[in-house]
Amino acid sequence: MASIATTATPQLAEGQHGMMRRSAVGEHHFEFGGYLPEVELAYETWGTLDAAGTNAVLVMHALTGDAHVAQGDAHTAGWWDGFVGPGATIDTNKYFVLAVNMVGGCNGSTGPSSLDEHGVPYGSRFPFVTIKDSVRLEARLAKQLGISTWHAVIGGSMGGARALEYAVEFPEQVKNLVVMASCAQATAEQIAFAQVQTQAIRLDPHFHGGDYYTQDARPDAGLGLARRLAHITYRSEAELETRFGRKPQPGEQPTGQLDGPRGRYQVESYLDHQATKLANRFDANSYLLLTEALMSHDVARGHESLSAALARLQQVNVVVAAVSSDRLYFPEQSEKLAASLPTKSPVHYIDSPIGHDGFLTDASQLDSVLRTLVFSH
Ligand SMILES: CC(=O)SCCNC(=O)CCNC(=O)[C@H](O)C(C)(C)COP(=O)(O)OP(=O)(O)OC[C@H]1O[C@@H](n2cnc3c(N)ncnc32)[C@H](O)[C@@H]1OP(=O)(O)O
Ligand SMILES: N[C@@H](CCO)C(=O)O
Repeated sequence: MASIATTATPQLAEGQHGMMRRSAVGEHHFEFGGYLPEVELAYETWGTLDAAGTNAVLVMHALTGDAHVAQGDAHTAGWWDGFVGPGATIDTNKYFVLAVNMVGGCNGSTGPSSLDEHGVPYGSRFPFVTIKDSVRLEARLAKQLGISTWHAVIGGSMGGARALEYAVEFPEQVKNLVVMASCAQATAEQIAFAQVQTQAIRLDPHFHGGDYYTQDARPDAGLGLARRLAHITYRSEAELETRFGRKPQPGEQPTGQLDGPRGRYQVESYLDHQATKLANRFDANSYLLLTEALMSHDVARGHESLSAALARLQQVNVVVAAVSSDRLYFPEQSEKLAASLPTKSPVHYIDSPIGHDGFLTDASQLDSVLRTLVFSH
């Protein structure tokens, strides 16, 4: 990871586009209890904030994403390169873009692998995190950076949940909201898929109740199992079938004795690869915390009802988008969200066979819609 500059009062220095910085945003009492005396948020920016502070765009990452949305000066690929950048849909020649690593994460912001004031990793002592905690802390960072109004807040998947929550929590600060491949409240099935993932981590013998940082081994097997299941939900049945079908992994024979080694089908090898890749870049406690944050996602919490919560968006221009083949955040959930909004706008579709991950691979399909409805000036 690139070295990180920490500042108590962030400076928006020129020539640091897409470079990680970190800022202390103060103490935090978490929504469901627990307290941290100091939270630091890692963030990256692109473009220049105009004198009136009216061109700011907040981009929210999904579950295992981070603040590195676009390449910028870091010269390492961003997860929304092509969608965010000079001349792109979110044009960093015109807009000032901010992305923040969510609290509880493992990419620069305070999370369970961070050290407490005694130099000990928080581990199991890290508070339960919610999407509301995420946006309340991010709003503090925005204030430090001198941003009082967002031209747009945008995100997909958990990023969509964060974007929606931000607008419901601070409607007076948000002009345009874009919610992609997401929903207003985690559904029973989303909670169910997530529960299997959290169990896979907790049941790993190397988990040690979350206090594994001083041990020789980490719960990578559990994290990998969690990622395998999650990744299946991120891709469509049709994509897996077309891409892998029943083909064996080259050089392997996917049959054998119950107690003996056997080769793999290609799709198994693919899932193994996704599991190893995630275990190499992500902390199991952060995965657990952020997954449970998403399980708890409910914009109605703290309001009389869902419609009361969404009624707060009366003055916000909301764009809802779905991936046609999404089997985790079904298009019907986006339709339901759009129909529940005060403005009752239509859902815009990313037409992709890939499934949920289409919000990452095919976001540019929303280019003309977003240039017309959100980024027209
Ligand atoms: C916004 C966010 O919050 S998320 C941040 C970015 N997200 C991630 O990084 C999540 C993990 N990655 C992904 O979900 C996906 O890679 C995406 C969505 C980013 C891109 O999807 P795609 O381009 O369709 O790539 P796909 O998921 O199919 O994976 C390709 C990988 O599988 C590997 N692969 C393909 N077939 C096989 C196989 N039979 N055996 C082993 N590995 C295989 C490829 O070699 C490639 O490896 P690499 O990623 O190390 O280069
Ligand atoms: N691939 C994405 C999907 C979750 O929405 C991620 O890992 O964050």
